[in-house]
Amino acid sequence: MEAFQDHYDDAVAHCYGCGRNNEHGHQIKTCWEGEETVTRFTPEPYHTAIPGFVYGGLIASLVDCHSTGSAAAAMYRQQNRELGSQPPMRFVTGSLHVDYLKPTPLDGALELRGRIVEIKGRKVVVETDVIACGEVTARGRVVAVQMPADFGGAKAA
Ligand SMILES: CCCCCCCCCCCCCC(=O)SCCNC(=O)CCNC(=O)[C@H](O)C(C)(C)COP(=O)(O)OP(=O)(O)OC[C@H]1O[C@@H](n2cnc3c(N)ncnc32)[C@H](O)[C@@H]1OP(=O)(O)O
Repeated sequence: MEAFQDHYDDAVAHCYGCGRNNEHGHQIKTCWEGEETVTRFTPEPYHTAIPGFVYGGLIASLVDCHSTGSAAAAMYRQQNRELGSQPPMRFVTGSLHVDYLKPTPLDGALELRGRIVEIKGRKVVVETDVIACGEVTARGRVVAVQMPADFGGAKAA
């Protein structure tokens, strides 16, 4: 199944978390499953915090890019538009909050399941559960904002 990130233009496909053109990055892939957005990612042994447990910064990074991708997909869906149709809608992180509820075992794939809790103007709020070995170990809340054309002083491609 095609992921949201497969539709990112080459010009914005270098993100460390989600860019398919970043050979050093996580290259996450996110899809709809009904009303939820789902990313599955298997941490490597070097993604260790304390032996046996996943580094929290990795979890935050996964929540971040899972959520910005989910925000874009939600806005396309709300406007009844095909993913990747023009003009593109791209989202950046305005705010990233993660609650680490319990240690996340470094033992196979993590599943991130996101819910769109608000779409207002250029803003989409996404809440995400991080599930490891069948248990929710972290919960994220991201405010994603549609990227302005002059983002960072540069023209958005
Ligand atoms: C499917 C295909 C998709 C393609 C996607 C490709 C993407 C690839 C990229 C992947 C990237 C991967 C991820 C990365 O790593 S993205 C990199 C990390 N993020 C950044 O560098 C973003 C830097 N910040 C900015 O550029 C601006 O501050 C932004 C653009 C975020 C907002 O400044 P702007 O002047 O434009 O916005 P506004 O003031 O009109 O506010 C608009 C609404 O947003 C709300 N708000 C704003 N900030 C916050 C906040 N901190 N907390 C809570 N809410 C906040 C605000 O209250 C308002 O809502 P409301 O009050 O009306 O309700």
